[in-house]
Amino acid sequence: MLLAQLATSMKLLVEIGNTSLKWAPLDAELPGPMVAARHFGSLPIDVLASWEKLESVDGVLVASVGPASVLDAVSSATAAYWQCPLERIESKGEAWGVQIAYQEPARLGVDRFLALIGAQWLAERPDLLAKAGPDPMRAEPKSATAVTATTHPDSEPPQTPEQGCATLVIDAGTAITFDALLADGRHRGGQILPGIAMLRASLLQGTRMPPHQAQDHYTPWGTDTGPAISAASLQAPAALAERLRSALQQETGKVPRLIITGGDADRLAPLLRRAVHLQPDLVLMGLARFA
Ligand SMILES: Nc1ncnc2c1ncn2[C@@H]1O[C@H](COP(=O)(O)OP(=O)(O)OP(=O)(O)O)[C@@H](O)[C@H]1O
Ligand SMILES: CC(C)(CO)[C@@H](O)C(=O)NCCC(=O)O
Ligand SMILES: [K+]
Repeated sequence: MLLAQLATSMKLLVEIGNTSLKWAPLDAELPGPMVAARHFGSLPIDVLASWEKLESVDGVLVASVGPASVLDAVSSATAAYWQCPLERIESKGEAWGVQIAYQEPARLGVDRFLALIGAQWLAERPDLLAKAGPDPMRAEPKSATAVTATTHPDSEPPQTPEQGCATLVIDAGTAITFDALLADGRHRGGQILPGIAMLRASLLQGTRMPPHQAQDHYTPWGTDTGPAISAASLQAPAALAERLRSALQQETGKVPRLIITGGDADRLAPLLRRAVHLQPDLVLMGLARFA
């Protein structure tokens, strides 16, 4: 009886952002299939419905930069369904070979902290990179955990990141964060930009622009309001990514690896001029290390 319970019990990994909740069961050492859902400030009904069916959860690990109301709801569901401990992970100065650059590491968003830990894990364990997708240059850009080649018209010839290179970690969510991780695990620092939706919304809020349609527009020259805004909201973060990648290459003398995650990762990836590794569950990978 006890053995059967042990064999089927599992841990859940949960990330709460400003827009979405993402979760996965822990599968051995890695996150299993990830589910992402918009939370609108509470626990999404689909998530509740799937959790209700899970019987033997023996621990829940949560990382949150989102509303307290969502964390409270996760906590209530944990108590109601499984009566097991909920552990909240927070940023700290050093963990799993990563040293955080912030003077006050607790001020770094825990999603950035965990993405760095996930990226360091991928750097140390190329076999995990291999598991995430087949050939980096052939995988489909939209697939769940694939590695994608760039489709940018001015693509530079693919340059495989060298052994011992640095990594630029991008999380394209409600906000877009860029973090540099040196080969020895030192976090160099990073930047925070409004996300694609927020870039568009801020223009509507701050101006008297006429109503317009903003569909993703990948060419440089917009010939109406919608395309002009849409193009800028995609190309601004892509341009910053290129700029930071160049800076990191200049500093380290090696071609860095680029890893991208977050709800908008596959909208940005096609705009990047060099190959980028798409890892939708990067933050949950970092969280899995604490399980
Ligand atoms: N179905 C969707 N619902 C909501 N946002 C979506 C959806 N598909 C793509 N997006 C985009 O994903 C972005 C949110 O990304 P994500 O879900 O990763 O955010 P988050 O992790 O909650 O954010 P953060 O961690 O920055 O607070 C939005 O800016 C939006 O442009
Ligand atoms: C920037 C976001 C919103 C991205 O999710 C999050 O990481 C956060 O709230 N960070 C705190 C500020 C910081 O990282 O410096
Ligand atoms: K995030």
